[in-house]
Amino acid sequence: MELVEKGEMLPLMEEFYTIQGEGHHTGTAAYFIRVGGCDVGCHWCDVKESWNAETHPPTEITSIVDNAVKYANTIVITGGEPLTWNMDPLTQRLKERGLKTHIETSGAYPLTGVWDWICLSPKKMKLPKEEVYNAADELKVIVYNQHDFKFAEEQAAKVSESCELYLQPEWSRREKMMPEIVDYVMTHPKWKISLQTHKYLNIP
Ligand SMILES: C[S@@+](CC[C@H](N)C(=O)[O-])C[C@H]1O[C@@H](n2cnc3c(N)ncnc32)[C@H](O)[C@@H]1O
Ligand SMILES: Nc1nc2[nH]cc(C(=O)O)c2c(=O)[nH]1
Ligand code: SF4
Ligand SMILES: [Mg+2]
Repeated sequence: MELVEKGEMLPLMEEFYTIQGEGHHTGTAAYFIRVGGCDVGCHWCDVKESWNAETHPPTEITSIVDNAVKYANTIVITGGEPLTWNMDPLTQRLKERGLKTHIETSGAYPLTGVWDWICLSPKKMKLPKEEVYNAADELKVIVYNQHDFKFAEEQAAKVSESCELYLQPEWSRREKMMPEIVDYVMTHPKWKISLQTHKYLNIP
């Protein structure tokens, strides 16, 4: 549909008001907009229901923005992979209403949108675009096994000097990998630990 191509409508999976559970802004109240559609294919993805955009109704961004303003100053756009779509119209509208725009992205598609904060979580199967590395405010690498430490260092070499670096355990592997992550951060202190705190709190 043409309006979806322009980013005037987006396949909306869900919207919810919660606490940012991960990364730099952990603990901050935020309104989450989860946009459907992702073809990156992480086998451990915790929102596989988001992947098929066709199962999520094309929704007018004006109605998304009208909902968002009621809840919080900080809006987190996630998915699915939000950069599948043109994020310019949605983020411009959110900025016009005085809201902070944050994105959770794999960086696998061209960077669109006006962002106050970019969380880049790179994936081996579809590496980030150069412009997303350059613009990232935080790099959040998911650690599933030992190989991911090497991947994390390769990715850290591609982001800016000021980009914050986080290692986040893959949820199902957290018991196995946490001791290794703790050890890694103590020996490589440019990294910090990010946990999916919302899952411990049983909130969305
Ligand atoms: C579901 S993704 C959506 C945004 C975007 N597609 C991405 O991957 O960054 C949101 C965040 O959750 C992380 N994530 C997804 N599944 C996870 C899991 N099983 N354990 C830990 N983090 C996970 C992703 O790496 C990403 O940082
Ligand atoms: N509370 C909470 N924090 C989050 N941070 C990133 C999330 C995401 O799925 O993108 C997420 C999420 O799904 N819930
Ligand atoms: S890129 Fe994000 S939404 Fe897509 S499969 Fe991976 S974790 Fe899931
Ligand atoms: Mg999540």
